[in-house]
This record gives sequence, structure tokens and C-alpha cells, in this order.
Amino acid sequence: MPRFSANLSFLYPDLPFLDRFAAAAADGFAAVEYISPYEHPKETIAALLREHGLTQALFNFPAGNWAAGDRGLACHPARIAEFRASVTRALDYAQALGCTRLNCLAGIAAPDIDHLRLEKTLIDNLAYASERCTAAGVKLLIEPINKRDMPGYFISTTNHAERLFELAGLPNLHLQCDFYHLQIMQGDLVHTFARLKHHIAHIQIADTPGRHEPGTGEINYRFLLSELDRLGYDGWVGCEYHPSSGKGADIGWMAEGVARR
Ligand SMILES: O=C(O)C(=O)[C@@H](O)CO
Ligand SMILES: [Mg+2]
Repeated sequence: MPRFSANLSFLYPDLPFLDRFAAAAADGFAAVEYISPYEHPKETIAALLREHGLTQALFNFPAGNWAAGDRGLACHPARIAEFRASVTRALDYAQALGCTRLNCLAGIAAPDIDHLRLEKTLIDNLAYASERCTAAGVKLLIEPINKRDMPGYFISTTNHAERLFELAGLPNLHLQCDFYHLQIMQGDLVHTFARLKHHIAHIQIADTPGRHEPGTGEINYRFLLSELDRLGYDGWVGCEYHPSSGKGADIGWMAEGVARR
């Protein structure tokens, strides 16, 4: 069975962020991930990981000003210095938290800037980040995100991610495969996973519609998760869903045989 990581930006919405570590450990999770650790001192988070015996599976580069609409900096030609500083900040946290995977948020495409210029900026920034991550022993990832939830996000399909892998030619650039986004944009989940497996360094799951736990929507997670085993995926699977009860982590689907921790 896959190894599951609790995404603390989504699970335990009834608890303050720092209390979610203990809750994840109590539910049997061995690893955690989240969108952003930067609102808290790295020492505080490191101590929680140690106290609860949790592995830090992954987090993102700083997104910029989330409240103002930023969803990453990497495709913005006018924000290269800010992006580079964000790589330093992410690696500083990664080192303190023992985290070996970082997701680079591509950002929202500015409608008034030529697509190829945005793409060139993204590739140059990925090259910079990849070199820094390699030196730190960290895998660099990119994630396609569906256009309905995040209109304008620069990478929305695995086809575009593959084009970026080809153009960038970076050994340390990997795919974060989020089956929720993949189902909305493309479908054909098992075939796509098998075809891109050599690129995949992290998986995330939620059902659709609703982005709730497995078993609440149209994705056959019982089959999909068993296929991950059959195809030899041994990385983390991030539970990045909104619990349908509105609290806790709604992990009943694991005990019901959709999957086990
Ligand atoms: O929204 C997702 O899917 C994620 O993985 C986030 O971390 C990106 O913002
Ligand atoms: Mg995701």
C-alpha cells in the first residue's frame, strides 16, 4: 500500500495549524506536507516534527502575496530577484525541516505578457532553482494545477510539464502528480501515471467533484492506489483533500479498504 502524507493545509481544518502535527501523528500518518511553512519559525516546526516522529515530505516555494492573488513567482519576468530570494528562503526551511522535496509554484500568467517570454522566464528560474536544490540534496518539482480552481496558473497539464522537462533538460526537475487536477484536466489516470512515472517524485490525492477524501466522487481510488503499488511507486502520497465532515482528516476510507496507511 502507498505511504500517505497528511497535507496540513487541507486536513484538520478545525485545528490551529501548529496543532495539526499532533493530530496527524495520532491518526497514524508518518509524514506531513503543506502549502507554506513560512508563517511560523522553522525551529517551531522542526520541534513539532521531532516531537511527533513525523517526516517532512514536501512544501512549496514561497507563493508571493497569496492574498493579492499571487500563486508563485517563477514565470514573472519582473520578479526574478524576488524568485531567487524565495529559493534561498525555501532551502533554509528545507534544511531545518529535513525536507528533500520542494514544489516550485509557477505563478499566474500575466495576460499582457507573451506566453513564450513567461515560459522562458520559468525555465531560466527552474534552472537556477535546480542547481541550488541539487547542491542542497533537494528534489525540485513542478505541479500542473487545474484551470477551474486556479484560472491562469501557468502549468495546467502534464503535456505542458513534459514540454518544460524537454526544454529545460534538467536532471533535477520532477513532476508532482496530483490526481485531482489530472482528473479534471485530462483523465486517463493510470495510463498517464505509468507513462510519466520516471518523472514523478510526489503524488497528491483528492476526489472530484468537491476535492474531498477518496470514495466521495468519480475517481476509483481503490483501483488507482493498487495500480501505484503494482507499478512500483514507493514515494509519498499526499492526502490533499478537504475532509467532507469539515473537521479532522476523514480517514475512514483507509479502513474501509479503499487503501491502508
Ligand atoms: O493546490 C495544489 O494542488 C497544491 O498542491 C498546492 O500546494 C499548490 O498551491
Ligand atoms: Mg496538489
